[in-house]
Amino acid sequence: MLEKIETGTAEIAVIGLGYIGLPTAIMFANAGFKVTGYEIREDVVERINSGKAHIVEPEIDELLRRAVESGNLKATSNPRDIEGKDAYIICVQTPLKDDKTPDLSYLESAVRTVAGAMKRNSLVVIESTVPPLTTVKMAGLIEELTGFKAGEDFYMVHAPERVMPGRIFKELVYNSRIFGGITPESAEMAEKLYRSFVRGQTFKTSSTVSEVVKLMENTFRDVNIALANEFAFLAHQYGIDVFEAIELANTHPRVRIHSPGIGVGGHCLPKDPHLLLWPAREDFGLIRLAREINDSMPLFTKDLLFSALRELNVPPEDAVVAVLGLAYKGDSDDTRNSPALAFIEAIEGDVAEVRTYDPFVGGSAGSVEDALREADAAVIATDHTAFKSLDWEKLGELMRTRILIDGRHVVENPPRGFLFKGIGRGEY
Ligand SMILES: NC(=O)c1ccc[n+]([C@@H]2O[C@H](COP(=O)([O-])OP(=O)(O)OC[C@H]3O[C@@H](n4cnc5c(N)ncnc54)[C@H](O)[C@@H]3O)[C@@H](O)[C@H]2O)c1
Ligand SMILES: CC(=O)N[C@@H]1[C@@H](OP(=O)(O)OP(=O)(O)OC[C@H]2O[C@@H](n3ccc(=O)[nH]c3=O)[C@H](O)[C@@H]2O)O[C@H](CO)[C@@H](O)[C@@H]1O
Repeated sequence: MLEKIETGTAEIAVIGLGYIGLPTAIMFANAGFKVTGYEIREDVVERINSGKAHIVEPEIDELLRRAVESGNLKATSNPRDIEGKDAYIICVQTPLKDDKTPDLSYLESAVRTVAGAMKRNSLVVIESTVPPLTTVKMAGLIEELTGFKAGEDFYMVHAPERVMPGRIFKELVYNSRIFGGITPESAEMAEKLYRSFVRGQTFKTSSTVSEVVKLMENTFRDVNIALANEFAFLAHQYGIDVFEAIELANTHPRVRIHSPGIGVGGHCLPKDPHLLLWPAREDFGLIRLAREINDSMPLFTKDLLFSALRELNVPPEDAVVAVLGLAYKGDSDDTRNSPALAFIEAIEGDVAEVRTYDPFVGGSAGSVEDALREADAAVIATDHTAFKSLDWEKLGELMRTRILIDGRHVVENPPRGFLFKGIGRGEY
């Protein structure tokens, strides 16, 4: 196996070709390995085999084309095509159920597929973010299904993915990486394989430490954003601009306050704190409170909008509201857990009409202008780069009432002629 990795002849199967799996498959393919991408969505398989990506990410089209044209990357929905591979890399989604407990059904089903295809001495890597102790449990499931012994007959590793959408192809190369093996040999094997394209530092540990590290990273960010949101809430009561205060506080050498906003979305931050807590018997409550604060921000944005409508005597039930941005963050097409959607859900029954526009996702309007025509309020819900250069004084001419609510600190200076309110931007 080691020799196959070192000579680039190891055959790799990547399970799940989404935001993480597809870029990972591309990296291995362009590093010279034969990669088979196994994906249950046939439309995705077809697109990838024709050299076209189904997700938005800088550089992906060119890098995917190279991987497919070289013959190194093939996608399939047929589990027989991944039989007998040397390494299996599982990148399926690990969302929450409605009751906020982890839905590990995609992972389990992927592990079952791998167990049905692998051979003795295969390396199985879980890249998906999982609750603590999951990798050990999945190794047990593979043992049950194959009769192989984990650590002796196959290698098993948790190798969390830490890339930031929008910078995936740079971070895949330069981020440091953690390989949590159920045995030291497992971690070593995965490290060798990933060294084919990783230039960052690499660390080896146990699978449970690695699972916790990944979850701590995103929980740290979520809790810090909640703190920033709490500061924004206070700033409204003191009538100051929280962004000015944060900028000044961040000149302290040991302070780095995050940015408040309409909420925390995406596939990761809203669920990873729950994954971290799930197997624990008890916790102090800080992490849960942070989640509640961040989840309440779309409602806080609704309060800002409704107080503005009241100020200008527009009855909410007559109001036409244009929401700019549906994606969970700037320049992304991903709407998973997007606070923009939570905001829309919160206002929908209370206003006359909600129009939406997003340059990456689409929406009910085809342009910013179409969304704003005869509208009473514009609400910026996503920090897309294109929204930063909008000429509000000109756009205001299209609107029936000029209310602008900035949920993402996109507008630096309140435009003239508007009633402007932003999260953390003074009184409301
Ligand atoms: N998106 C991110 O920014 C990011 C960053 C770091 C880590 N992660 C973690 O990586 C994992 C994957 O996230 P993602 O955003 O790529 O998800 P995704 O939904 O974009 O991709 C998962 C893909 O797996 C496919 N799939 C599901 N079950 C399958 C099965 N049994 N067999 C084959 N294919 C299957 C789905 O159809 C989908 O295309 C998650 O655990 C996530 O927490 C995500
Ligand atoms: C620890 C860390 O860095 N993890 C990253 C994170 O990446 P992400 O794509 O989820 O992006 P974020 O930037 O974290 O944004 C999430 C949401 O929070 C809002 N936000 C953000 C900053 C802020 O100060 N105030 C905010 O309100 C933002 O608008 C958006 O809705 O998880 C990935 C998956 O595990 C990781 O791989 C990746 O490293």
